Amino acid sequence: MTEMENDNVLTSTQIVIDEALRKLGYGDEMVDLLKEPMRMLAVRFPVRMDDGKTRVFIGYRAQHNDAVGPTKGGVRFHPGVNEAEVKALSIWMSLKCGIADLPYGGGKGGVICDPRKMSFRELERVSRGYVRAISQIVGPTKDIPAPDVMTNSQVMAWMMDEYSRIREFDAPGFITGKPLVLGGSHGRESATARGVAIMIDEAMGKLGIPLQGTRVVIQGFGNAGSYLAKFMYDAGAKVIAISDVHGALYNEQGLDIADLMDRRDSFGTVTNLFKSTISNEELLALECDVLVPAAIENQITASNADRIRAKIIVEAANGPTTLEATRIVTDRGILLVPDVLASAGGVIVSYFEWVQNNQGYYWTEEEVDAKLRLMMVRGFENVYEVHRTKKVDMRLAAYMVGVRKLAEAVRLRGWV
Ligand SMILES: NC(=O)C1=CN([C@@H]2O[C@H](COP(=O)(O)OP(=O)(O)OC[C@H]3O[C@@H](n4cnc5c(N)ncnc54)[C@H](O)[C@@H]3O)[C@@H](O)[C@H]2O)C=CC1
Ligand SMILES: O=C(O)CCC(=O)C(=O)O
Repeated sequence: MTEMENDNVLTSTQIVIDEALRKLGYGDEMVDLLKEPMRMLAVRFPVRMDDGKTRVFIGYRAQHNDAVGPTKGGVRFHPGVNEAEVKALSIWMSLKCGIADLPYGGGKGGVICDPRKMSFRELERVSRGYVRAISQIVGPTKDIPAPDVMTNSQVMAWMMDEYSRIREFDAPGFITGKPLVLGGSHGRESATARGVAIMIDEAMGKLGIPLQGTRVVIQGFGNAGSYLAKFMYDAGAKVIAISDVHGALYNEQGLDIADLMDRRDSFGTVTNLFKSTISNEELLALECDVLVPAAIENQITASNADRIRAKIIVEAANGPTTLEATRIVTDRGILLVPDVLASAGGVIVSYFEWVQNNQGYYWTEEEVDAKLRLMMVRGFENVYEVHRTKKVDMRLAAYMVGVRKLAEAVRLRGWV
């Protein structure tokens, strides 16, 4: 990151939202409404820790806009959670829902905490405490949470149970990403990665490169990154490098993904088991066909964008590339599939889970996968078409496609 570069994910999102809305013909009032969430709740809640002491946690829930329908999006447990990040993440959720044409607006939540330093029971109490703190503004027809960084199906199960107790009815549609036995959907756990794999396939198709033998580099080996590595390996691609928060593993002949999946922990950590590692910075600069940032924000910046040696960047993570880096890699002819398109698979299958909960009728994994593919491919085609015909970069094209249904709904409701 250079000194001049903007690493505030909210302000950089606002720059692109502004540009997208103006290109679609909207003026100041629409920009003013959609550049921030319509609602942002900050909460402090006490949790009794295992040592008997009480610790106060800070959490957030942002609801970007509900003109299209209830808001939807994950909950992040991470020490770096902050207000601006949660706001930006909620705007990105609106864009994902718009691109996939889901009947939702965007929402997102977070708690400042580090689950790696908490016991199982402490994690449960934080999950339940957060739901109690935000319970007035969430619900199956208001705002539907889901997993994100360092939250998983067990956390969703506790949250669903807590909400059901508060409301005094069984409410599986309150949250998605639940375990199967509690009304979860087939395919949700690997949905983000499945969607990214479909995007890689589409992007490679545009460049006329076959997937077989393709060299793939993945930053992050958690929910998104590890399943993606598996899908790429199964499809005949060569995953030559993966990483986690501690470092990266690299083998030009291809890594043994099944073995790494077996050995990673529940936080997506595995490289600490190996002696010979490279840094995340070195991983990003490896020569490859496809580079997938699948960890955290602001990884590809003006400081390293010149060193990227991939043909395609597919953003599984939210916000991994800064605006300046987007310009640099686009100018260098690298095809970038932006986060709000590439990582929409998670919320798409979450939508399927919510639909199944609402109708009480459950689909097979094959049905889920087939419907997911249709939506992801349609999203890609729509974004690529705007990129091609309007001669804008893929990120701006995705924002234009993502925000147009929302802006239209706001206008038709007479809000602006
Ligand atoms: N889980 C989901 O359904 C979805 C996740 N995403 C995004 O994908 C990204 C990853 O999410 P998950 O896989 O769910 O999280 P996770 O918590 O399961 O895994 C995160 C991975 O990133 C690594 N990591 C963390 N900090 C790092 C750093 N500074 N440098 C390198 N690696 C680092 C961790 O060690 C871990 O391997 C996030 O940006 C998330 O918002 C997007 C859509 C849906
Ligand atoms: O599954 C969902 O509802 C939301 C997933 C999410 O948080 C994301 O796409 O960033």
